[in-house]
Amino acid sequence: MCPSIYRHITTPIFYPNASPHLGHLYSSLLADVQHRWNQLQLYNSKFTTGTDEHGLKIQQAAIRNGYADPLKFVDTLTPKFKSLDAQYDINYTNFIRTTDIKHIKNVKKLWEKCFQNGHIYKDIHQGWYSVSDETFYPESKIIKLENDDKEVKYVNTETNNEVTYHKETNYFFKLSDFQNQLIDLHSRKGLNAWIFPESKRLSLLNELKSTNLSDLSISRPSERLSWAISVPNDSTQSIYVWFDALTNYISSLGPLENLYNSDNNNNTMLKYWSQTTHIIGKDIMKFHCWYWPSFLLSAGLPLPKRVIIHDHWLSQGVKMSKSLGNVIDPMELPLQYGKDIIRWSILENSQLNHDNNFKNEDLSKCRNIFISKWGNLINRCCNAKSKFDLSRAVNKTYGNISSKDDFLNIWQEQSLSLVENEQVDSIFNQLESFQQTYSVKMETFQYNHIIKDIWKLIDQLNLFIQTTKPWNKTNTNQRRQDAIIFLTMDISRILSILTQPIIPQLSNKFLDRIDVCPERRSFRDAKFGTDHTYGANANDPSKNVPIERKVASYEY
Ligand SMILES: Nc1ncnc2c1ncn2[C@@H]1O[C@H](COP(=O)(O)OP(=O)(O)OP(=O)(O)O)[C@@H](O)[C@H]1O
Repeated sequence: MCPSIYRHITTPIFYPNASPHLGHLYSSLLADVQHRWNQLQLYNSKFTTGTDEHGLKIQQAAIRNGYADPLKFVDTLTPKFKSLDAQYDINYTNFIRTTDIKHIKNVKKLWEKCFQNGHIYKDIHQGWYSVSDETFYPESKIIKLENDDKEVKYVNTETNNEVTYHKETNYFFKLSDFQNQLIDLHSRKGLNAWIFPESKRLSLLNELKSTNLSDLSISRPSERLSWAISVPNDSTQSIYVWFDALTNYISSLGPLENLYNSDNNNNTMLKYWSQTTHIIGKDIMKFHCWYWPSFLLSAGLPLPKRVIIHDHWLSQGVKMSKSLGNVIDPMELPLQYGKDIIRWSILENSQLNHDNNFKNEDLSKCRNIFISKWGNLINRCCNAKSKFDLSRAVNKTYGNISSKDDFLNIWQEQSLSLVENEQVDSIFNQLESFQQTYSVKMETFQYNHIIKDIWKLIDQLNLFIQTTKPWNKTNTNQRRQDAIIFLTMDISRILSILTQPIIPQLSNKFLDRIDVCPERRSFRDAKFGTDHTYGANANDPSKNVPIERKVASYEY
C-alpha cells in the first residue's frame, strides 16, 4: 500500500426497476478498471456502486409487479446487479442501497444543513413531470403527440418520455444562488477540470452561461410519493429521489458529519472524498454537475474531485434502457469466450465520447486475435521443443541488463542485419511512448487507446520473432537466441502487468505462464529489465497454454 495516496471511484447507483443491461456493465467496467489501476499503483482505493431504491418509478414498478411493499420488490432485483458484477469481476469495495439506515441519516442531515443555511423554501409548484426521468421539464421542452385513435399524450423533447401536468406544494432548493459558483467550477480547465471529457464540460458550461437556472423542486407530497425518505420535520412531504440518491456517494464512505472535520491528516474519510471520481452516463450529467455540487456548496461541504461522463450504448439507434426494454443482457453474452475477452472487447470497441453499438461478432474476433497474436507469441518463446530457455535468458545470460541501453550494447554483437536493428529500435520507441502515455490515458479513461498501443507492440514483437527466427538451425548462437527471447518476453511481461486492470484473470494467466512471481506484478515492476527472477519453469512441457483455441466453458 502507498499510505499517503487515496482514491475513490463511483458508478451511478442504478434504479432496480428491471434487470441491468450492457449500459450498466459499461459504467461498472470503466470504474473497475480505474479501481484496479489505482491498486496496481498500490494506492488506497475504494470503489462504490449500488442501487437507488426510492422514488415514484420504483413505487409504480412494484405495484405493476404485484408487490405491496416496494422494498420486497427491490430485494428481488438488487441481487441481479450484484450477480452481474460478480460475473464480470467488478471488484467494488462498497455496495450501497439507498434504503440503508446509515444513508437515510445522511440524506436527512444534508437536507437540514441546506435548510439551516437558507437554501430550501416551500412553495407551489406546477409543471410537466416525467415519472420515467423523475424530473420536471419546462413548457418549452414539451410537445403534444396524437396517435391514429386521437389519443393525446405529452412528451419532453430531451428524452421523449411521457410527462403529465402537476400542481402541488413542494420544497424548493435555491439553485439560482449557485449559478456563478457553478460557472467558476466548470471554467476550470485541463488537469484541474472538474468535468471530463472537455466537450461535455464546454456544453454544460455554455448552457450555464446562457440560461438562468430555475430553483429546483426537491420534494413531492407524500400522498403521491410514499416510497421515499420523509422531509425532516414535515411528514407531508417526501424527499425528491435525486437529493436522496446523490448523497449515496458520501454514505458509502461514512457519516456526512465527518466531512466537516477539515483536519485532512487525521480524517481518512475526507482523504477519500477529496479524491472521489464519479463515473456517469451523459443522461444524468446535469444532476451530477449542477445539482450535486450546489447541494454540497449549500451545506458547506467539500466537493469531490471530478466527474467523468460517458456516452451511451445504443440499440436500434436509441439509448439502450430498462424502460424501453431494448437491451442487451450481459448475462446472456457468450461467456464461454471468457469474461476477460468480453471486458476487453467492450472497451476496445467503445469510446467515452461517442455513442456505441455492440456487435456479438467482435467477441470471437477479439478472442481469435488474443490467441493468434499474444498467446502464440508466448507459446513460441516458451516452446519446450525448440530448447529455448527463458530462465537462462532472464537470470543468467542477460541477468545484468537493467535498461534499454544495456540491451542495445549486447544486441549489437548478436544482430545479423540492419532490418533487425531497425526492428529493435522501433520496438523500444514504441515501448517508451506507450509507457510515457499509459498513465495519462488510464487517468482519462482512454482505455481503447491503451488497447490499440498494446496491439501495436504485440504486432512488432511478432514481426521481430518472425524476422529473427530464433528456432532456425542456422541461428543456434545461444546468446543471440537468449537476447531475442529476453526482449520479447520482457515486453510481454510488462504488457501483462499493465493489462491487469482490464483483463485481471487473463493477464495473470500470461504472467503465470512465464512464472512471474505474484509480488512482482505491480506498476513499479512494469519496466524493462527490472525483474530477473521470472521464467523458472516457463519451458516446461507441462505448462498450460494461457488461452486455447478450443472454447472452454467458463475458462477464466
Ligand atoms: N444505454 C446506456 N449506455 C451507457 N450507460 C448506460 C445506458 N443505460 C444506462 N446506463 C448507465 O446507467 C445509468 C442510469 O441508470 P438507470 O438505472 O437509470 O438506467 P436506464 O436503463 O437508463 O434506466 P431507465 O430506462 O429505467 O431510466 C447511466 O447514467 C449510465 O451510467
